[in-house]
Amino acid sequence: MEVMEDIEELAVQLFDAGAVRLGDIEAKVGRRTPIYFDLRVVISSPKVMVSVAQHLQRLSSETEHEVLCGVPYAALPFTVVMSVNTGTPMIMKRKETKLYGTRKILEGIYKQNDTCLIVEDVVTSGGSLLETARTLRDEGLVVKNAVVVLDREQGGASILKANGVELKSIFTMTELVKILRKAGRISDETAEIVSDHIKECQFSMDS
Ligand SMILES: O=C(O)c1cc(=O)[nH]c(=O)n1[C@@H]1O[C@H](COP(=O)(O)O)[C@@H](O)[C@H]1O
Repeated sequence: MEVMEDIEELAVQLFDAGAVRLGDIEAKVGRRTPIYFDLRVVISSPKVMVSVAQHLQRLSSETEHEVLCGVPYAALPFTVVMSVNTGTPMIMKRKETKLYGTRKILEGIYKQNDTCLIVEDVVTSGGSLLETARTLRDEGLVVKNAVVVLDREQGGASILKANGVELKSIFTMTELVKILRKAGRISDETAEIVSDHIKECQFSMDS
């Protein structure tokens, strides 16, 4: 396995791989953002994929867990690499329950009360991650921790904490923007626009 890139190198690699989109971009459920972190493109850059997975593994090694579950779909490739690298079994949540055959919502083998670590690409409100946590808990798994590539710092981490999920991230949006600015990948103006957006667009338990 290759040596783990440091955080700054990883941020620049992700930018250069096309994972950071700037402009007036439509995000989940119609909300708009001046910066969109698209980790789906990373499957086209295997070296970057390995680095992201290694950083997620570093965070995951701080938690006790028997299985991994990636939030569908963007986090699944990272979860597979982490599972193979660490020898930790993985389970997969379906977006919809199968209407034939096993009718399962979770694929893979697990036991009741197994502790499951959730892997996610980006947390904004925490909604997608929480939906996965609820399904896993409904199926008898214990969920206490999650690892994510980017915490956009829009309230998701607090909402997750209030729901019993501790979030660990490779980057916060503040850190990512600072690194990209220092590396000359984004302008001071863009950094300011992003910072204002994050402050203005916050989610809470009632939103
Ligand atoms: O829609 C987003 O907020 C979003 C922003 C971003 O920079 N990158 C990104 O991938 N997203 C999407 O938003 C999801 C997380 O939003 P929450 O469910 O609100 O936490 C991710 O799983 C993505 O589908």
